[in-house]
Amino acid sequence: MVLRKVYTLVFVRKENQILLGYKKRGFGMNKWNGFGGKVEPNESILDAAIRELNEECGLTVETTDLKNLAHLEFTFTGEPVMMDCRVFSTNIFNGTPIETEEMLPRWFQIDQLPFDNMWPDDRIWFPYMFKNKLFYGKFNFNGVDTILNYKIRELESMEEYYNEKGD
Ligand SMILES: Nc1[nH]c(=O)nc2c1ncn2[C@H]1C[C@H](O)[C@@H](COP(=O)(O)OP(=O)(O)OP(=O)(O)O)O1
Repeated sequence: MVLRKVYTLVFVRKENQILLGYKKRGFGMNKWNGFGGKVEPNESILDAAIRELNEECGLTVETTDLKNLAHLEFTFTGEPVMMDCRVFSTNIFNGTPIETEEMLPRWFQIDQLPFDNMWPDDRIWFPYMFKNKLFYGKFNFNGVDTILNYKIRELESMEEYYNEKGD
């Protein structure tokens, strides 16, 4: 039996830039990524997305401004847990990104991303995000640096996808 844990991942966009945070501790340490984390019991996924963004870089966003653009599943050899990751983006936000205990935020030009210091799957699915596609991706890892296999497919609608999935 695989245990599923739900995570959020939020990307803030500004013109041709994207905000990433350098993870200073914990899972994904020393990698640049969007902002997010575990959905707490009794918390909605959208509430978790805005809470994690605020905790990790100080920005405030409204749930209605978050666009759900992808559903990603990550599994790791020998680990009975599947990370079920809901990806969102927005270009409407309040505040200025600040460094926190967990993340060091920085704006990047979208054609100058630090892929060598990011999760290896990001190279594969970021292009879908930048083309404004909706998509599903599944990545099987060995450790945190090697993708054993993956699949990715475009979706017509996230709502339809979750309805069919029964979520
Ligand atoms: N392969 C991968 N590619 C990617 O782009 N993002 C990934 C990823 N695997 C995990 N993530 C994201 C999902 C989530 O936003 C974050 C992991 O969340 P964390 O472990 O930081 O959760 P929490 O902040 O709840 O943790 P703690 O409070 O430290 O327990 O990394």
